[in-house]
Amino acid sequence: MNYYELKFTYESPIEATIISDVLASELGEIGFESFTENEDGLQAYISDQLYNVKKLVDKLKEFPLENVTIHYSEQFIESKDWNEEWEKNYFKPIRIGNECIIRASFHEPEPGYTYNIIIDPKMAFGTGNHETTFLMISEMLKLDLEGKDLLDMGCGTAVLAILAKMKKANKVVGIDIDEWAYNNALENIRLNNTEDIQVVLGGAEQIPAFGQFDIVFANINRNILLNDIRHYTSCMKPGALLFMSGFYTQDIPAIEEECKRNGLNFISHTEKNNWVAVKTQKQ
Ligand SMILES: C[S@@+](CC[C@H](N)C(=O)[O-])C[C@H]1O[C@@H](n2cnc3c(N)ncnc32)[C@H](O)[C@@H]1O
Repeated sequence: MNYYELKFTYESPIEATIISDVLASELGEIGFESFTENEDGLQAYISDQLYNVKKLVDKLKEFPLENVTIHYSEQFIESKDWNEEWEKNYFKPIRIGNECIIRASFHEPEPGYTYNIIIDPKMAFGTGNHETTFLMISEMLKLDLEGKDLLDMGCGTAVLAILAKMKKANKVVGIDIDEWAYNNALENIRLNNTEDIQVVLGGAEQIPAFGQFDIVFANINRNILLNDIRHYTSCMKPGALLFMSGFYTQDIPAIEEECKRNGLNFISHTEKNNWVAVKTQKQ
């Protein structure tokens, strides 16, 4: 998949980090899926298929904070360039406590971790560099997955599915709508010798083919989650857990309301840099 990288800068008396948080949330609603904050503003990425200049201009016109002028520039990034850029500049080994390390095959092995995950970083998400992946991995590390059936929606690199298999989960299914992610998931599953993970290209319509699950992880974004929570709950056994991430603290009320509508109890949430992971349970 090709991407557009948009660089946003601001003229405003308000702190740039505050504007960036609000802007990222607004951009998430029109399909932007990954964000990097810096001192001057925000870099945001969107697939070329979803990029719509009119929607962007409308969003900026309706920006909810006053006294903010937003400037932006855009750059088209082909998948291949994006990957090389990512490999060279961004992907450093990620350590989650003393238990789990995520590294690329080009990093030196580091002994002493219970879970040693190798990811070939062909895409922005799922290396553990992003707060939401970090939060979801941290949640998964707390669970006893032995013999459990687990669904990883929006599996990306399949990092969560791979960790689930390493933690002795039984049936593990990863689903992703992006062909690039699907192929990368297959590659990473091979690299980690966790071949009995099933990976499927598609969205929530694919879920019913795989029966019922004890645990669902979905790290996507606010709007897709709001739309698909009902599909996730339909494949969950009574008492099953649903972990979701890919949204901000200010989105929690909307997510919680949709959970309630679908018979899910909110158990807890964790936060990192205003990103959130929530833990819910089917009644
Ligand atoms: C934030 S990444 C998460 C990747 C990985 N699970 C992680 O935790 O790092 C979100 C992934 O969801 C996928 N995605 C977006 N919309 C989707 C949908 N409707 N159904 C399934 N996957 C979707 C994207 O292609 C992307 O790979």
